[in-house]
Amino acid sequence: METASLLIAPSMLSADFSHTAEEVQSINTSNADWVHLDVMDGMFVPNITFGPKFIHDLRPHSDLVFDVHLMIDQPERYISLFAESGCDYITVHGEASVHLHRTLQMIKSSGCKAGVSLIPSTPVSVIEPILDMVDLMLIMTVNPGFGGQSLIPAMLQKVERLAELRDKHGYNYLISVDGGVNLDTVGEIAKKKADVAVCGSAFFGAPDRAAFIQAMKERAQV
Ligand SMILES: O=C(CO)[C@H](O)[C@H](O)COP(=O)(O)O
Ligand SMILES: [Co+2]
Repeated sequence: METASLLIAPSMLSADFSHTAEEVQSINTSNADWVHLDVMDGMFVPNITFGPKFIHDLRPHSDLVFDVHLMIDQPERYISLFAESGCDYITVHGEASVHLHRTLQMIKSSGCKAGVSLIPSTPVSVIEPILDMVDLMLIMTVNPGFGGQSLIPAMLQKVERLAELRDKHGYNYLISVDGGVNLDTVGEIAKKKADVAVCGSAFFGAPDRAAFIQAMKERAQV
């Protein structure tokens, strides 16, 4: 499955947390496509952000897809809480959930779409046996935990591989790229047949966020 154009998902990680409603409103009005929400537990990654109440409280402020990226150990403990908070996609790390197949079943049973993310050192091959049940593959192009890092170019080979596997087997997942996405890297990401590009620091640091999204979409035309 392929989408017509690259979807852009600004990450609230780089927003000003003292004005979260206004920040998500700036995503709504920028012509961006999804809202990416990075949940960090201080264990799986060396940083702490927010939990399901934050997402629940933001939910009324946007009609966009809520793309929730759980960077937490044993995410199966919290699937129902996040599903109730208003997530559309719940993405867990393959490295954080021992019984990943069961965790994806839990996400789907909760009514959400099920995503899997891989850190840079994890190969695509570990997820191949269960790709048929994945709705979103989130490829980390930085080591997770912080915004504002540089994209690791070798990670785009994983995007290519996932696109090949999707074509070969008729899988239905979207492919998302997360980390170091900006005006300089978005063209290469689109060429590798990604469907979604997560963008934190470049979006929130742009002087004109709507103009930034327009420029990203133009550069993604390949
Ligand atoms: O998952 C993440 C970090 O772990 C973020 O989604 C990602 O880093 C976005 O930030 P930036 O676009 O600034 O790289
Ligand atoms: Co993320």
